[in-house]
Amino acid sequence: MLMKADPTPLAPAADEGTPVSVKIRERLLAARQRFHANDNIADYIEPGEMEALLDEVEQKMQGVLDSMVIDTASDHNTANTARRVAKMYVNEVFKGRYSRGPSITEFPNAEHLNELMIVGPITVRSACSHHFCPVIGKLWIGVMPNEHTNVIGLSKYARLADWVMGRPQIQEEAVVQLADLIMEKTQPDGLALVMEASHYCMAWRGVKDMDSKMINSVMRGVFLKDPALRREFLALIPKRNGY
Ligand SMILES: Nc1nc2c(ncn2[C@@H]2O[C@H](COP(=O)(O)OP(=O)(O)OP(=O)(O)O)[C@@H](O)[C@H]2O)c(=O)[nH]1
Repeated sequence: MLMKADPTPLAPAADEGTPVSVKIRERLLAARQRFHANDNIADYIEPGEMEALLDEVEQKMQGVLDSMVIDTASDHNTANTARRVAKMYVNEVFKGRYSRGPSITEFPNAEHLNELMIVGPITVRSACSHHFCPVIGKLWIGVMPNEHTNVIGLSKYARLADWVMGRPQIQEEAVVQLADLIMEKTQPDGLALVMEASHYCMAWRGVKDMDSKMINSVMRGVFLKDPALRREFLALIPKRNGY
């Protein structure tokens, strides 16, 4: 009786064993795309790779704990810390690096509105690129709509802010990135942003100053050209409170 031969085993894929972070990095380099801490790299991640990335970060984080001489094998509190920290970075606090931006519903500006609109305070949560310590603060956004362009739903400003702040940032660059994004999405006649935040790298560690905050602003379009409009926006922002 003729026996059917075993099928030839498939040759291992050329990139088998290559860490997923290396594959993503190679794509970014081939596309000459920047991948600084506050850049979004979602376009270079293929379906299914986020799970592998999470596993890789967990493994490396376990190495950090080992090097810190923490006995994660018998310490019940740190047994799963490597996994928890990996999930926190990749799926939560730095999700804005790995996920695509929020979808933005646009509504026709039927009444051709072109009056100042302010939204805030929006709570922003980020982490500094230098120490990965939390940056927690408030953000106010002033928009001078263009009577001919569409308007976006109010909640979308907070969603866009969450996406940009969900990356290791420095505050000056974070507000500029957010301003560029809102300008691109809504094309208003003017845009004003003010952000005030506590930097825990200054409070929890380092200089250990609990009270100082960083405040910065970005003005675009008519807010740059019209000092009266700029004053109106700043006067309408409610007095900032501690948080
Ligand atoms: N400009 C700016 N600086 C920031 C921001 N977040 C944190 N920093 C600062 O970045 C600096 C990093 O400084 P380094 O001197 O390299 O780090 P370090 O030796 O740990 O500094 P110390 O915090 O002074 O202990 C610190 O002065 C932080 O306060 C930010 O959003 N913008």
